[in-house]
Amino acid sequence: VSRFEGVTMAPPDPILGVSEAFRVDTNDLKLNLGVGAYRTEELQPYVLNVVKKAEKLMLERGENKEYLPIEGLAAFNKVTAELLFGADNSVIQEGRVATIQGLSGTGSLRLAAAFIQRYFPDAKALISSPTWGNHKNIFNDARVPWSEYRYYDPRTVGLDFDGMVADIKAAPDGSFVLLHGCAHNPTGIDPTPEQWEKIADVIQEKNHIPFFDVAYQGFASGSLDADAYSVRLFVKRGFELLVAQSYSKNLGLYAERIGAINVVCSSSDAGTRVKSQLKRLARPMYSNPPVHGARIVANVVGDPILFNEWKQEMELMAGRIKNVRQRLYENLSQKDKSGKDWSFVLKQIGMFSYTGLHKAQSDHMTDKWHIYMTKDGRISLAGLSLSKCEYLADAIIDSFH
Ligand SMILES: Cc1ncc(COP(=O)(O)O)c(CN[C@](O)(C(=O)O)[C@@H](O)C(=O)O)c1O
Repeated sequence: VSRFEGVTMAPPDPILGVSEAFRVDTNDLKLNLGVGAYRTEELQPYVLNVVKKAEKLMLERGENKEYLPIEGLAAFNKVTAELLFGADNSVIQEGRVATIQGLSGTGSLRLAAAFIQRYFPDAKALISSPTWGNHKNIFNDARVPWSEYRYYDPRTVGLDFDGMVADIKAAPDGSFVLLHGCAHNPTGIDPTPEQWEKIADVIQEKNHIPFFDVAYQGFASGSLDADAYSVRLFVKRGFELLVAQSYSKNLGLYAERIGAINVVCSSSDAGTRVKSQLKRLARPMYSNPPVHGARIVANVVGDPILFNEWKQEMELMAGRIKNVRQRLYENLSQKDKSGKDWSFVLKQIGMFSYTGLHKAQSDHMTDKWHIYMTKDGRISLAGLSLSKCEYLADAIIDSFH
């Protein structure tokens, strides 16, 4: 008898499954506003110029393919922590950050979750409602129990700040609070600096541990430093914390799977021990990470000319998305006669717009207009061009009838 006969069919992934459905659609009006992947105005994937230049340098150098150490490429680990915290930050100077190169943001989150499960088996993770869909999968598979804190307020299409603070306060002491460093996915709504201070207060009061997910540094506002504000605020306040990083969006290295997990500890000695245990978890998981993406990041950040060009390209990408936001807002507010306030489209930041559309509406957008988006009403503006904004606005308005 077949041993695998009993294996049932898994449902498509709520986000990546949308791209699969888009691919098989033959209608040339189709628009993929699902996965958070940047496209140019011509709706083509974009390989940054600095990436091409770095790869040319690497090819000329003729580097080998030897295994990396379990913790990854040392040059990458150095620059990734400096980018995140600032090279002059005391946690860097005092050697209090344990950095491990991860398999992009997802792999870094998963390694951190495995560490939490092993060393804090009674702790819970607190995740925002809504949050990036894969956060729940990662904690479930790492066997870390989680609960949600209120985040999105459909009435104001803004942050339910009081609900967020109340839920973080109500959670058991010592919980791991998963926070989006910038460009909250899927809402695009970030706390203000004052609100971050109060969030830090309640986390400190409860002895919770901040766990930042930073998948869009430099990509949300165009500035690496501005997008690291929340992380650097918490570091300045003296927290021990975890930060997962990704270079999928800001350097366009999606398929290279390059990211990192950083653990800020109270002493460099603790950092050394934490790093050793993260390595021990990584070895049986994937043994050691891929070298190519790590070398690209190290080469781009390590060369002042390439680094500056990268910053310009990030501003360009963030700028294009801001232009698309503005155009979509204009089309919606001009065309929609219902008097609905669409200004939330302008207030949200990052690559997503959380439209508040219901599942039936997003299904309608797909069935009638061949527009692909996630069922929670999120649209990736990175997949939208200025010339397609009117079409999208027509489809959104039509979905209310
Ligand atoms: C908040 C957040 N954290 C981590 C990741 C992981 O990204 P990676 O593993 O490539 O570093 C994403 C990407 N999320 C998506 O952009 C998205 O929400 O569409 C998409 O890449 C995905 O994997 O779902 C994210 O939005």
